[in-house]
Amino acid sequence: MIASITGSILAFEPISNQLQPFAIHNLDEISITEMVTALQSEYEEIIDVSVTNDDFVIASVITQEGNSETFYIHPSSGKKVGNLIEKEGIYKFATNLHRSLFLKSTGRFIVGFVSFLLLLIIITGTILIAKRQGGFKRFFSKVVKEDAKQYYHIQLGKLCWIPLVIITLTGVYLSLEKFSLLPNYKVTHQAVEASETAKKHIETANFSIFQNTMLAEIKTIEFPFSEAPEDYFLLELKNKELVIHQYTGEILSVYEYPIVALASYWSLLLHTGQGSIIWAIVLLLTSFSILYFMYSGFAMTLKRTKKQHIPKNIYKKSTAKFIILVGSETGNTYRFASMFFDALIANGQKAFITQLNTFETYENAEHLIIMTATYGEGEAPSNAKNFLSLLKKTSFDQKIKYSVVGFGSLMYPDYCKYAIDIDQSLQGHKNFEATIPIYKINNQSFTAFENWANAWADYTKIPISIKKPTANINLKKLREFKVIKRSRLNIDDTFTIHLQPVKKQKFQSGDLLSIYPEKDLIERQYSIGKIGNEIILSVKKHEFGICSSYLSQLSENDIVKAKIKRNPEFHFPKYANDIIMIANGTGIAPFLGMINENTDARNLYLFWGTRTKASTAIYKEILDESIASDRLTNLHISYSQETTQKEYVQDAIATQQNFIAQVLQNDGVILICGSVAMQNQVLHILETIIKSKLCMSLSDFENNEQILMDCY
Ligand SMILES: Cc1cc2nc3c(=O)[nH]c(=O)nc-3n(C[C@H](O)[C@H](O)[C@H](O)COP(=O)(O)O)c2cc1C
Repeated sequence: MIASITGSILAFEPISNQLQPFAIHNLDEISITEMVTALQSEYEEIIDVSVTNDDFVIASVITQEGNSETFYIHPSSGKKVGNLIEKEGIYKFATNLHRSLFLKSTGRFIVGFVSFLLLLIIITGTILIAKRQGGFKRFFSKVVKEDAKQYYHIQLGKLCWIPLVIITLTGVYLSLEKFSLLPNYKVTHQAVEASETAKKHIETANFSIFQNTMLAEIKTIEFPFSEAPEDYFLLELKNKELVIHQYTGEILSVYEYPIVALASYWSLLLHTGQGSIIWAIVLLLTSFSILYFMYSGFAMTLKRTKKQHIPKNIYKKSTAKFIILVGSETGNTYRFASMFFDALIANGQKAFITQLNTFETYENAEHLIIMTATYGEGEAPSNAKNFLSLLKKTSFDQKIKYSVVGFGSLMYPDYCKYAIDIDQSLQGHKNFEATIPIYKINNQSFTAFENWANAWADYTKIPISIKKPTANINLKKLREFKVIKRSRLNIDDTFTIHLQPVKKQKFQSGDLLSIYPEKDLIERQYSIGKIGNEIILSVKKHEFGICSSYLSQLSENDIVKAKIKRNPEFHFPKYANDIIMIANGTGIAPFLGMINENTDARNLYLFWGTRTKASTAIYKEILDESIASDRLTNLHISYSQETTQKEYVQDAIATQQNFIAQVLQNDGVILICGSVAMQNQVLHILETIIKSKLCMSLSDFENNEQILMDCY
């Protein structure tokens, strides 16, 4: 943290230096000859000239008045442009802290070592991202956003990858150099005969080496100490050092710097940003990003360790009747497995819980309950990888009943694949017999888990009751929203509700409203449409839905406590000229608001799928007004339950191949909101269109943010 904070401060130094009037920005156009000529006309004698990494030219001269002075000059005129500036106090302080923590060699060692550790973290982080994305080839493909901190940790990691590697590598290199751990080298020049060459005396300004070398290439040039021919010009370039005869301009000796010296030079430039404002800004942003990595990394680890808490076993594995085996990468599945374990114990059952990788013989087991997540591309979590091979090796004397619960996410193509693999292996095993069919749970849905537990309890006749997790929310942080109006229930049990924040709040269509009904305080999110200063939500009332029932009973002026979550990945595109919105069911809500944002007459098309013509009633007024005001260019509604024209929204998209391809090609944007099932079907069709018409892949447009989604 110290290194990145001080690093951020130090990044300002080259930026401010480059902005100083002494910095010469066209060093690559001024030759040594031009400079030497100018200096010779201005001063009595020149001792040396050096060009700093920040493009300052410093000359040590004897003035016409006979004074010895050192100052910044302009190399074209030779004139003094300023006195040498001293490094500012803040930079001196930050440099010391950054390099050695004010602990001299010990501090230098710590900083160097930490830089090395950061390099290791970058390497392992890269491997983890590749593993997560399903291989190095997919390193830059779109990241599925499950958790904001994790998402930005990865995105920022990809963005800052190159500067991070450079900062750490050069940091390590500079430390090694300070501890003299790099190969040594000594600049040596061969002794040269100078006597006969002294005869062909030419003007310094006419030396071809001086005419052909620009100041951007040099570090220093030392002028001959006396007029004796054995005193030379010593020219230090970035890659070599030259000894030059002071009368003939002949190069008498060349010393090419070894790789170690060049690497030191470049390490310093790359690590400090000297000489380049752009690189210094990149370093500044990267230093900030390291602070974010620390914060998000810590937060994720903390969250994970909290979740990975596994209950203590009371019974031995050999005596337990119920064996719960868990496969989890980030701990969520443990949470569910623990709830189930607690419920069994509370019911007086002998249960034993462990990881899938420790699978073995269980002498008294009658029931096996397997709960596992899926990772990578349909692979096992790391604590479950060995299960299938262990299953083949392990032998049992008894028959065991089993149930498999898969935890996964519909956002991945291989939904709950590892649970399916396990289920298939158990099906073919003579010692195992299924209780209830494999159960798949999307996005850690508690309701789905409760349904499975109830089904399992019904089958086994063990009346367990799962304790709901207590909500982890700070009720004080919730804001008040007043109900402005609520529609009646539509034919398909959907309704709209208009809310207004009691206190001023910033929000936009596409953001999410998190509601926590008092009954269970579990978060439910609804996509927001913004009309004026009102929030419009579209809700489907489920028979036993706690939140949807609660919302459906609200009346005008009632107060709802909720929290707005910004969702910038699903806002109305700022620049696109053609925008296609695709929704089914209540997914129309954010689009009702976005239509209002189309004030500059861009082409806006809405494809919406609903059940029947009667389902449109509650939206009719808003949709009619949108068309009348020209904010919505075209509306296509697909009815899935009308006998005359049965069509799903994805069918409508499939008939518009040329149109879709054209919109994408013209940098248009497609927004999708509604059920995950619809999303998958639409994406499948879009992929076909993109492949056949544009010879590109879906992910190109996803990465380009031309396809935006918010499905549930
Ligand atoms: C990198 C990564 C890859 C995933 N791959 C899949 C997958 O292929 N199929 C799937 O159904 N779920 C996939 N998921 C979702 C997880 O299985 C799901 O979030 C699960 O509930 C996590 O449980 P855990 O916290 O116990 O590991 C993936 C999640 C991540 C972070």
